[in-house]
Amino acid sequence: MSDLPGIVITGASGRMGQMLIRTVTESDKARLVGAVERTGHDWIGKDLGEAMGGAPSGVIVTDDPLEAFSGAQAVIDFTAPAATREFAKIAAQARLTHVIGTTGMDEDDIAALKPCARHAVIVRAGNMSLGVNLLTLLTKKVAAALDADWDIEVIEAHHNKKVDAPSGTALMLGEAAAEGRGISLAENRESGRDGITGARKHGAIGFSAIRGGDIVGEHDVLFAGMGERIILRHVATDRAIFARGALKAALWGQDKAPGEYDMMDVLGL
Ligand SMILES: NC(=O)C1=CN([C@@H]2O[C@H](COP(=O)(O)OP(=O)(O)OC[C@H]3O[C@@H](n4cnc5c(N)ncnc54)[C@H](O)[C@@H]3O)[C@@H](O)[C@H]2O)C=CC1
Ligand SMILES: O=C(O)C1=N[C@H](C(=O)O)C[C@H](O)C1
Repeated sequence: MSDLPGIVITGASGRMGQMLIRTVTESDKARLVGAVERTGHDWIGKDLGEAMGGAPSGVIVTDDPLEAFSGAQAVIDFTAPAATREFAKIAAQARLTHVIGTTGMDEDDIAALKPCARHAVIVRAGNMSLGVNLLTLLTKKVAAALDADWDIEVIEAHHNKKVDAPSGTALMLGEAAAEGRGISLAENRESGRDGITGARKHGAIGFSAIRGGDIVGEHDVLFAGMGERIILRHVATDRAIFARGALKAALWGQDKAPGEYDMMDVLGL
């Protein structure tokens, strides 16, 4: 029996779920021990490898997270806010590392993680890639160097199946810009402009979302001044960047004390 950390993937059939399964299966640092899907999904009860169109894997897809999490060391969860809240309670009971990639979580959803983090290591980030986490640092630095006469706009583009806007990454970048400028994002956020909106509020941080085709994820932070513009950009072309980051977070969490962490902690940035 291997002593590599055992990992469960929730939302196994999803775009990220399948990428995570391939990443964990190919890793020599972890083993895949469980796969969870929602009740009623046609993968439930099937062998995961066969459900993905390949050879049998020995892992049966379940809709019972309690069963799947027992005996695992970490769960990697890229699903939906309501599901992630439920998984957080079960991961806390099982004392697992819970890596949360799910975006679109509101204040209540995030507050609900707090009691769970007394028992589990929770690593949550709107983007698990190295590139975006570095871009976050750069955004904070540039925002700190410029005054409020420079308008800040975060522009993001994603595939046509994405259900939340602005993206989790756009919000991370907006928070970094607000921190750099020393203001609150909640009080200065401007998004969804349509119609006679009036002039842009001085000092606002704006968000725009494009949805189309199979775009993996693109983010620009625009600093628009008088007579010049600075654009910081990240372009994701492969979901493997998020899966690699999530696996790194799951392994990093193995010897950490319970609490809430993010990818900056994992990457040491
Ligand atoms: N933090 C990051 O680096 C990244 C975050 N994401 C986020 O991850 C989430 C998922 O994205 P995709 O894979 O593109 O979506 P998707 O729709 O392809 O997959 C979500 C999966 O979760 C499953 N699911 C929903 N409720 C469930 C439940 N109660 N129990 C078990 N499974 C359940 C669905 O059946 C589906 O298979 C989104 O919130 C997205 O924004 C996506 C990419 C990177
Ligand atoms: O839904 C997606 O696809 C993505 N979601 C994350 C987000 O909301 O920022 C990360 C990435 O951009 C892909």
